[in-house]
Amino acid sequence: MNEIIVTREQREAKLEGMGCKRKRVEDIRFTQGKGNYVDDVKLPGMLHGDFVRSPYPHARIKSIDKDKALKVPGVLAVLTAEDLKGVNLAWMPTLAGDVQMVLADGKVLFQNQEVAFVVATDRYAADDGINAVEVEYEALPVLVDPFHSMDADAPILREDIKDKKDGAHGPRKHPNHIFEWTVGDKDLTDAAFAKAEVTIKELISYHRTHPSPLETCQCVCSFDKVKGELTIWGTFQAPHVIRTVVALIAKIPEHKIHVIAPDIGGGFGNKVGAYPGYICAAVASIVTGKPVKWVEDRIENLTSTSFARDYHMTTEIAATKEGKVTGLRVHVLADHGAFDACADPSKWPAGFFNIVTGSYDFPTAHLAVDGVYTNKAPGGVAYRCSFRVTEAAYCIERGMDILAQKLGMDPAELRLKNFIKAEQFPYHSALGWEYDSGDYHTAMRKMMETVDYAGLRREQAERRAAFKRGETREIMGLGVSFFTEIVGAGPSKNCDILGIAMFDSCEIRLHPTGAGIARMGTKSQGQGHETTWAQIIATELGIPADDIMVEEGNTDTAPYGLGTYGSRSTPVAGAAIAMAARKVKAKAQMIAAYLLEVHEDDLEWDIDGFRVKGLPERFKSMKDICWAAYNSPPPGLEPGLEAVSYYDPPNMTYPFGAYLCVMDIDVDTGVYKVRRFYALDDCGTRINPMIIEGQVHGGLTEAFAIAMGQEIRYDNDGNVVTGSFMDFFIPTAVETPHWETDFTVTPSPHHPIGAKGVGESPNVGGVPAFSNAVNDAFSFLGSTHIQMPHDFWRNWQAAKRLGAIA
Ligand code: PCD
Ligand SMILES: [Cu+]
Repeated sequence: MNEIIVTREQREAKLEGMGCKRKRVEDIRFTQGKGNYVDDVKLPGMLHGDFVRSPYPHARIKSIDKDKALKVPGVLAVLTAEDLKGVNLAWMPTLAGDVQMVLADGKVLFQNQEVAFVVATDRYAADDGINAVEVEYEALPVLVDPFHSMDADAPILREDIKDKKDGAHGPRKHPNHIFEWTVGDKDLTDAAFAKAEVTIKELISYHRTHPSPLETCQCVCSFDKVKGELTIWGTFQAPHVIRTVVALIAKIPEHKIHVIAPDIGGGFGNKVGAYPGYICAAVASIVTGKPVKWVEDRIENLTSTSFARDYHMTTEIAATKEGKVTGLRVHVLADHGAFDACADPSKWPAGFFNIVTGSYDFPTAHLAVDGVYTNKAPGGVAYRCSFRVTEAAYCIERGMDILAQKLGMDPAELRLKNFIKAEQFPYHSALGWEYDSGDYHTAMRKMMETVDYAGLRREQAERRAAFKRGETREIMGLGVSFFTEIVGAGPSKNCDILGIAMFDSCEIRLHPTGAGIARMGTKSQGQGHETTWAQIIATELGIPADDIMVEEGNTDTAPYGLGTYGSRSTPVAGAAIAMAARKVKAKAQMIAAYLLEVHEDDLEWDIDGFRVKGLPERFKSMKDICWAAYNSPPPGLEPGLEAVSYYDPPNMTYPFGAYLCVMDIDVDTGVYKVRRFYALDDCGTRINPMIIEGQVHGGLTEAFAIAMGQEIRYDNDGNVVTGSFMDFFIPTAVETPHWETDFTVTPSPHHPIGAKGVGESPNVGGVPAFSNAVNDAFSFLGSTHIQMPHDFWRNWQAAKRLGAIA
């Protein structure tokens, strides 16, 4: 028995369990420069590989001459598609059911596409080798504008599949067409529009952007010829999936592949897919018998690995004069670039874009998405937006504002009028989702009260009058955004990647002294899993979070899991942790009953151990129980205390939030100032409020970047004009506004601890808040929709177009 008397509060505080602002344990190594990233992997005899890339966006390759390159000191090999054909690796499958060239096979389809892989003793020699490879190109007509991709005279990009009538998602209408995906009831929706009192229609585009994590994509591959084993250290958000993909395409038995994702410097979706660099480094290691490292530079990262968005959404809403929405019709033209390498669950060619009815009770809706090829980099990753949810949220949140403007109604009022009501959950949306829970009115009203929404509108009216009187050159905008996220992919009934159900896993093993380890199928890229996962276990098992080590990213030791993206870790793996902990706890209860010589049912859980009901002094702590599990297990019971859970979620979780942005724009310069930004998030049960706040700050900063300037832009000839940080907007502390955060708590009814994801929410809700603020500012000058990104130049142009500048 413990001699020191401690209060229940002290015992609970010692655990640092759920709800505690526990400091991030990983930061001890990160802040001291002791992180271990892929580039820190340095093996004896390690070689370096780098790519020859195409300056042309569309060209035939007439010849590749490697002779001069092979004479460069230090250069050991130059791989081309012809070499890869020998091992059947010139092309690789994509996550979206398409195939992608690993190295240019006969032609190139986007600028900076990988053409040859030079392997050398160091990075400098590799670079010299790249310059010495002679490639003869014959330029072909370039297709940049997706709206012309299906023209009769459009250049055919994918000659490999030009005669294929069917793609991975059904029939194709044109050689440059990838798929058409439709959801909802077309007839009912058309009928709603036919009898609508008010309708709006607008082309709302969400431009192409890029996750651009601090650390680029990279790997080290080391093939052991004697054992026939391949070890890959890489920046992988989903290490197990990478191992399975390598096993399938390289025909190496899966148990002889070791995938290790060490510390990762940000992922944001960029590190979900498989890239040519991984394949080439692996082949180069097999060929040379030496470890081979491949590290992207910034320009390569921005121009060739997965972009995000590039959705052109023709949006129509039908409503009554009073502002009740009666129908939603959306057509999306999705620009997928040269290959369909979208990272979405297999059955979802446009991700979860069918969440586009948002937070509103639409009686009927219809959605059609056409995916097309263009001469741009492939990809289409989430970038903090869980599978096209940010595109959907932007579409509906802009649409609702445009409708409010047409009706002469306040945008917040219009939303309140159409929200799904708290008593309607679980709610079946017109496009097929079952929203698990929500309380939108409460969140919206809390936002409106906190910021004094009515007061802000009054101020805006006064400022507009002053502008018209010529007393000020500043216009004021209020950007309202109310988003519903859908995270936690996902239930095996509808979510898989390459046929593998999207469950996730946790294995907990407690040691004799009462400490333990948790191994996970997820992989943190900065989210703080080592901190938060231990907090769940602390609360569930009464063991201090500090006594639990969380391990992720090594496929040899971790249970199979689908990885970290789409804010799925908390909804899926977070549930697996609780379930594994509960299995451990059930066994602990049997041991405690034996030690206390009572029946299991006579015990009750009390913070950090079991107590005999009615006899509070008869108590066994988890520490006592751990020791007994190895020292004196009950007769007939196996020693040890561990469990594993593979959790297949019954549904997604639906976080939501109410955001408001207050912005002032100087019409003469286009310069904007974000005066205030308020973000209320509801992610159900909160594990670590400090980490949540950090996640929200990060996501809002990215949303700010995207809405206000960040873009991957191509010129008419297919050249990337924003391929470096000289032109690609990354906000620093100077530009970034101050973030005010707030919350409500609506637990998920099906999640064992009630938690929903949060990492992506601020980006999903943030972008429409900024864009609506800009659009709201200009609306009184007669504008309905101004395209993102809203940089100074575009704001100035808008002001000029609207006659605000003489
Ligand atoms: N309720 C709750 C929720 C949550 N949480 C926390 O928070 C975090 C997050 O979570 P989530 O939401 O679940 O998510 P995850 O899965 O984990 O992650 C993912 C995400 O995450 C975010 N965030 C971040 N951060 C950092 N630092 N880094 C990074 O990279 C990143 N990324 C991004 C992204 S993009 Mo995608 O991939 O696009 O799809 S997706 C994503 C973690 O830690 C957790 O635990 C808490 O606490 N509570
Ligand atoms: Cu997305």
